Amino acid sequence: MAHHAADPNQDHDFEVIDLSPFFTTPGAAKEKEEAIRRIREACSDSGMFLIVNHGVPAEALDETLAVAREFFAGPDEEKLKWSPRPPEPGAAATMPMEVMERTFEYFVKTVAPLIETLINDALGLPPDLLRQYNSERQWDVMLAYHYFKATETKKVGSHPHKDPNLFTVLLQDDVGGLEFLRGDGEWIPVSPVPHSLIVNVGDVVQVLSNGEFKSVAHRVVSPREKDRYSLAFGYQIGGEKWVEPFAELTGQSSKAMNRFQGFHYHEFLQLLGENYKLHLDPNDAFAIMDVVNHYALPASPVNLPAATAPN
Ligand SMILES: O=C(O)CCC(=O)C(=O)O
Ligand SMILES: [Fe+2]
Repeated sequence: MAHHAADPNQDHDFEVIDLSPFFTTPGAAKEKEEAIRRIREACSDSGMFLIVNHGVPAEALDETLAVAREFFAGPDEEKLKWSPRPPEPGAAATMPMEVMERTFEYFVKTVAPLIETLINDALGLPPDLLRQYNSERQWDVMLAYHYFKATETKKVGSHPHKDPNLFTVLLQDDVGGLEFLRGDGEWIPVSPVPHSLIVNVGDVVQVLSNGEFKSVAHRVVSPREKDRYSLAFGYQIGGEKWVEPFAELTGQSSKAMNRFQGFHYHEFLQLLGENYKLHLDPNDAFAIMDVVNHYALPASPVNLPAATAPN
């Protein structure tokens, strides 16, 4: 098979995981085990990895980006209808087109449940624990982005941030520009890998795993040559959900090993929102925010200013 011809990791500073073994029935036990081992390594180091042969057909990904380009080239009134904010570099819009709905279906029904299972297994949790924990999901988010090309004097992109959810699945086009913070503190550009998807581990997984898996810091630095288009699918948990390290990972009886105190997910999102408002230009939705550290227990540093709204 073509995708087994070369080590997909050879030319990259990040893991590219071939998920085809998980779509073949049955067997491929060795390949599956190896993929899970590499996911564990990537999640423990930076919280980021790429996937290929992930179940979303290449044509669907191409079509999605084509529709996004077309949408953003259209009239502002049309964009405003779907935009939570006025069109601007990096502004988000959702698109109700059929293509987007089909892509969303692939993410919700195929990709995300598989990633959820793989993260579960990479953490060594009992089979299906994460899926059961996350059985009350109410909504997921899919955003399409258009980043104008940077100019000599104006940088374009998004500030470093971490995603608050379980994980995000990203589709970036062949322009590139995404960067992630590797475990050694280096910003690593994610060079485009055709028809791959990028998995960013979010804050919820970091807390559930008691810090074993990292919520990855990432940013977008748009190149000068071309506009960039991307699609982000955020896999959520229910707002009422209580988030704290899984007892299966910290010892059943005591919370002494917990590196994070528990919180309700909606509370966490609210804190995130308040901190955006407090520390940021309201037009700028991204900033260096490490809200999850607010919940870190004293053994780890707490470096987030308290989110008390000014009068
Ligand atoms: O455009 C991208 O590739 C990144 C978007 C992102 O980080 C996000 O939506 O959280
Ligand atoms: Fe993000």
